[in-house]
Amino acid sequence: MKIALANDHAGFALKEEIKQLVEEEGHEVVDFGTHDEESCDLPDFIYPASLAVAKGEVERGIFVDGVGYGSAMIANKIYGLNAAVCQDPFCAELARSHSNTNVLCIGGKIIGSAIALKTVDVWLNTAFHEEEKYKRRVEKVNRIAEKHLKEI
Ligand SMILES: O=P(O)(O)OC[C@H]1O[C@@H](O)[C@H](O)[C@@H]1O
Repeated sequence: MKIALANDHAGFALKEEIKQLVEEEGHEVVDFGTHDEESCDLPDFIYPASLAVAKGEVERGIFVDGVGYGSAMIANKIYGLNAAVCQDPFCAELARSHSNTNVLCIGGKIIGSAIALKTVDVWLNTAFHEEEKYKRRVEKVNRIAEKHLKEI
């Protein structure tokens, strides 16, 4: 897959580790930055990466900030994106198998890199369970987004 990575200063160190894992698993990374730990504003990096997911330029996104929710706030404002904050592999498994998320958000200050990398690995390698109830629920979420769609 082609995967967008994006982060702020607080997520930079973990993003670098995630980038290595994602590439080792054979995926192509598009890194939207930021590229160091100098203080910056999260939306300046997460929004362009989110647009790349929305436009289909990449298949999925993995966004890293200090705690994760900031990235999810941005991504979930954009039509076509369903982002989950996952800080453990169990959550990552359900975020794919039940919710078919196309964006994973992680907090670099919250979990250690071993759990973070396992979380990413599970999220990348878990398929959506095409069960009627899960499809119905995801479709209901997408219909809410459609109802409030102004532009892509
Ligand atoms: O390093 P500062 O700017 O204080 O805090 C930034 C982080 O704190 C939270 O808002 C976000 O997770 C963001 O990544």
